[in-house]
Amino acid sequence: MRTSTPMRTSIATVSLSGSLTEKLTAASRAGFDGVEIFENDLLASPLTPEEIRARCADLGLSIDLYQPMRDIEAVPEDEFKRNLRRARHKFELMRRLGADTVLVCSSVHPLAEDNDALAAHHLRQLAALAQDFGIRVAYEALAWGRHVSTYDHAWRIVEAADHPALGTCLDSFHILARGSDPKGIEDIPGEKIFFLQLADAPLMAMDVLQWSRHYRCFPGQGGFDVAGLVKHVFAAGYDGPLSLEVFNDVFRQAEAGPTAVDAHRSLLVLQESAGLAALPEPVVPTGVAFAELVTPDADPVGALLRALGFARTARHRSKPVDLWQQGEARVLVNTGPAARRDGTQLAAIGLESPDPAGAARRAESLLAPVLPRRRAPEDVALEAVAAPDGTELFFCATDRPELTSWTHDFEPLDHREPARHVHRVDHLALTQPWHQFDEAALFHRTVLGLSTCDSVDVADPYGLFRSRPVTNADGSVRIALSVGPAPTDDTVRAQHIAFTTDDVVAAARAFRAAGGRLLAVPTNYYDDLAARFEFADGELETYRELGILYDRDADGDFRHCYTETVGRVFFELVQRDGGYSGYGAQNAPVRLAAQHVGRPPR
Ligand SMILES: O=C(O)c1ccc(O)c(O)c1
Ligand SMILES: [Mg+2]
Repeated sequence: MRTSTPMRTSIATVSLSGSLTEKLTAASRAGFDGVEIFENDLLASPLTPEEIRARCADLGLSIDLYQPMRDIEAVPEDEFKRNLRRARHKFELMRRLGADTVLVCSSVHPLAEDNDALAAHHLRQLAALAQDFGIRVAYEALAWGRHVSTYDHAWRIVEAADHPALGTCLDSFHILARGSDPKGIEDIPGEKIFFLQLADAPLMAMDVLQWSRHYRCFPGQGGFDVAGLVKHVFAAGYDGPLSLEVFNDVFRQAEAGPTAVDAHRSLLVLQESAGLAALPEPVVPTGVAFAELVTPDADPVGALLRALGFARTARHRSKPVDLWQQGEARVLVNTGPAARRDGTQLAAIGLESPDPAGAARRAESLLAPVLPRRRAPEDVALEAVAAPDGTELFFCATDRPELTSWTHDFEPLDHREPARHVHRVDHLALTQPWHQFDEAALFHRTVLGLSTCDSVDVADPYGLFRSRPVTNADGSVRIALSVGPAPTDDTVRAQHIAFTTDDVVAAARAFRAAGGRLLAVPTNYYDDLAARFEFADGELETYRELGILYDRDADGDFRHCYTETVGRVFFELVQRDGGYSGYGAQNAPVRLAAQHVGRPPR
């Protein structure tokens, strides 16, 4: 493992939104060492090349690449003459910028010839000119290049051109999108790999140019084995930067600062996966200690919890926070100042951790904002970090004598015994801000050490949701991340807490008897259930009466129902039997539609 010299990291300006200045600032703050300057970002900037150079220097960024130069090689001779003239201009510009490597992507010119000897001859002339300027040319195969579309083909041409100022640029997207075997990279001498660009992408069957220009994402967020490719590149002897080049419609709109942090985190994890760097080990959470709701008015949430069988068992010593408990399920209800700002929402999650300090070290090494260990001077010190959506994550050691427990901040109340319908939190469902879904999945997987499941599409009457659960191995921590298709406001960004019960019918009846109202589910849904499954006599009628939804997979069955919503939050009762491991995705469209009933029309 190569841990002595940390790898240099870089990011193409095209990967971030905003003006060139905003992009550079974001890249520097997130910890990148360098940037690739995308030509359009320079053309659109009011700064002179000298000012850009000075700005980068002030920000501690090197300019690792200037790009792209297009349609250079294998074109008709008069065209090539003009290309050399154009190149001379760009090399002069690069001298002013202080950039010493230029990317040339394989030609898509309609008149380009399928002639490797001519391509090599042209690139050799270009490299000779570049050399006069102290510049190196890195030739990259675009996956949709007219005649050169694979990395090995680009390398053969570079090898034939045989010029010291000419090498190749490897771009993981082009290589993996074409399905090329990256093992062959090891046949390229390391010193001839002038640059390495990294991007992942979700696996999709679509035109490769559209795929590249709109759907690239940061390593670890898509379906490619980017770490595997990187291993081959370093085995070949490459020693340049790891540089992200991500064209993505969401990142183009999202704020540059958080995107750059997400980007840098992806490179840290990539280095870990490729064996190029060591990070503190992930500490996988072993359960949910609590979920904390903030609310301006404790009554509606309290009424729901009481009807669900919870009892208010303790109160925070110094703050307006109540602990509601039933079995191992614990909900904190906080009516402090945040609630007046944010309304009712899930603000924090306590995760049981075998090593809270280790979990925080891991999180910090992956750029998670670390929260103050004490929220107030009199509180016990707890390790906590913020997730990308702002949810506070506390690493807890509940009732473990050797460690401080969050429960020490709470004073027991004289209370009624809780009921025994609910045992623990089954899952937490958090709708993410529209531009943070991929970041959230990467964060929960790499920072918390949870496993990501496949994402599923769920139809809502007013749009399509994507949902992606993350879990630990035994299912004692399950977080369902979801996102709407478009910028979603907070009324749509619902959150919920699902509680495990052994008998959802009894729990639902008790909830109703205590005055709770369950979400009403349309009769059509039950007619469909009757067609799909066989039920015991009266069973379906019970579900219909209570609004219980049903699903079954190869391993077991799933029965669940929903309370009404307070602010952004509602509760779910969940009965899992056998090894059912899903979340009733099949039922989600019906549930989402039912939740719109009674809301003001949109
Ligand atoms: O989409 C493009 O044209 C394009 C340009 C430059 C690159 O390095 C690249 O990978 C793609
Ligand atoms: Mg590229």
